[in-house]
Amino acid sequence: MAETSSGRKCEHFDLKEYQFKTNMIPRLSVDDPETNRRISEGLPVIIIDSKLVASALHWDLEYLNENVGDGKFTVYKSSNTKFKYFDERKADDVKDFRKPMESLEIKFSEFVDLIKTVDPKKERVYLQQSLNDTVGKRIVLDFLQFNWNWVTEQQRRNKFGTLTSNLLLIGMEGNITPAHYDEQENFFAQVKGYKRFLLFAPDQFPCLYPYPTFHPCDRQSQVDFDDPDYERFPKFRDVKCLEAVVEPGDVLYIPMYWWHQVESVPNKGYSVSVTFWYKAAPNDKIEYPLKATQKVAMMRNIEKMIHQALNSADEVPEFMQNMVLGRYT
Ligand SMILES: CC1(C)c2ccccc2-c2ccc(C[C@@H](CC(=O)O)C(=O)C(=O)O)cc21
Ligand SMILES: [Zn+2]
Repeated sequence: MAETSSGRKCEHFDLKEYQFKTNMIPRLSVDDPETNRRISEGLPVIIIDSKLVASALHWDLEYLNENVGDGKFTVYKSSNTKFKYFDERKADDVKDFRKPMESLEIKFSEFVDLIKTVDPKKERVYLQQSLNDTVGKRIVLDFLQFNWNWVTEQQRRNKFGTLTSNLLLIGMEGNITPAHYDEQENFFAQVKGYKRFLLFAPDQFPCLYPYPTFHPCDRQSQVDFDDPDYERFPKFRDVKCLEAVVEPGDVLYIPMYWWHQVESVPNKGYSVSVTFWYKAAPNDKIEYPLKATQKVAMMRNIEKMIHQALNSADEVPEFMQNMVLGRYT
């Protein structure tokens, strides 16, 4: 195992090459002032020694199966590596929309059987479940021993809103969550396995061509990273990307509105992660020029307003084009 300059054992991951170049996301100590500076500026950073989920590093399938209780868990099934999020409630607005994946509500033991028996070339599974009070008491104890002091101090000093959820994620190696952005601040804690993140700043919005806000895949990029359609999405060529591989114990800060694509690194086994999602900081005074995040929020609101006012999805494209053609383009 080679050593890198930072003394980190340089694992040889088999990572896909993409057409765009990437820079590395810094891996910093929780005590490094640069860490808090980046978080306060809404810049991604990997915190390597936060101990945020140190009490969960033993969470493997066996332990979880033993202790997680017999509640039902949401498990997504996909016939390929991609687990593309979609909002079913918006599906009737878009004709011939095909669900990119199915979801099951099953017991953890059934999930363990699935993850061990499915043929990854034919079918893949991804458990995504918010940690709630149905879990067994040993999981509750582990959860209570998360480093709440650190993460709550971050919430306070960065004026994040309330903690909305802790999602437990268990995915097969090779599973990919395609590029999307979320409207919440996220401390992403890696418990087991390795995940490769591709991150894109909110100002890369023009290069990532999100679906319309009223589309079930709202917030997701329309670009297929494995086979980009440069005719439809020419600016994707110029996209600027930050990347990193998180290992057990790492915490990646994913600032709100930052695009991310996530892959459980192939050949490194299944991955277990826990997310800490916080509502956005309440908007204090508006400062000019507006930040990229504020412009994305504005575009979303205007798009939703136009869709609502026209009361039709089909009329939105023409309306938008009439607004700008020959005048702003
Ligand atoms: C793909 C999946 C299982 C899913 C299906 C249907 C609805 C929601 C979601 C959802 C939400 C979050 C994640 C975790 C992470 C991506 C990753 O780690 O793979 C991520 O994007 C984040 O932490 O913000 C993963 C999923
Ligand atoms: Zn996300």
